[in-house]
Amino acid sequence: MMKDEKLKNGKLQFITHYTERYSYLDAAHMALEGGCRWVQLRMKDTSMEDIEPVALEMQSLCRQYGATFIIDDHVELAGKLHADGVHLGKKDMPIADARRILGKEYIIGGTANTLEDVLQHYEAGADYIGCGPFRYTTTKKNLSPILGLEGYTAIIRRMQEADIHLPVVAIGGITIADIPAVMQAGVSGIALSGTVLHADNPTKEMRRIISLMENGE
Ligand SMILES: Cc1ncc(COP(=O)(O)OP(=O)(O)O)c(N)n1
Ligand SMILES: Cc1ncsc1CCOP(=O)(O)O
Ligand SMILES: [Mg+2]
Repeated sequence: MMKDEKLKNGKLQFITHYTERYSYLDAAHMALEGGCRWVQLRMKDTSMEDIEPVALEMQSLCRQYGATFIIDDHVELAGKLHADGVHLGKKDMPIADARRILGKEYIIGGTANTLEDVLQHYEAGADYIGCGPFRYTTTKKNLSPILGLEGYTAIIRRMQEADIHLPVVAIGGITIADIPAVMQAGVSGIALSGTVLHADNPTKEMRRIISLMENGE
């Protein structure tokens, strides 16, 4: 798959998170089985040696489903495994450095909480923005200020005024009930973790979410 095609999978992104119920691989498998075609392996507080075998298996799983596979934080590992890309936040390697290391074929996403973050990532060569948090969530520590619908509306409007075209994916505490309004605010996609992992049946929940995003029901 070429980079443009891989990016098209990004309208609904599943972000892994540690749970006692499911392994990282099982969780990714359920999301893929439910129809998601973008998985980000996010394993916090884990050494590279422990992330690598999980990443290898998850990459192979994603390939079987034709899904895009992104690694959170670890540029070196993404390059070593030839993952589809990497997601980087404020405390991670600067996007321009990652671009120099990985080259133009890799997808690089950057975290934004403000328009200034978006502009910085745009200039540094990011392919998409993970923008949040939408609301409070326990999935991430040290959250940036909550954006709510108004935050997205304002950022998207100011991006349009500045003629900046970059996919913006909303993240943070989003549930299925929020999706219509968040999409209505003008974002290009949604990233989810907890709402899928905490559902009684994550595969079915993912199917429900995809159906809502594709058919509005
Ligand atoms: C799609 C997406 N958006 C934002 C983030 C957060 O990245 P970061 O700010 O580096 O925080 P951690 O995820 O590393 O805790 C993300 N991972 N994905
Ligand atoms: C990684 C990340 N970055 C901002 S909020 C968040 C967590 C998203 O997970 P959830 O959908 O469970 O709130
Ligand atoms: Mg990070």
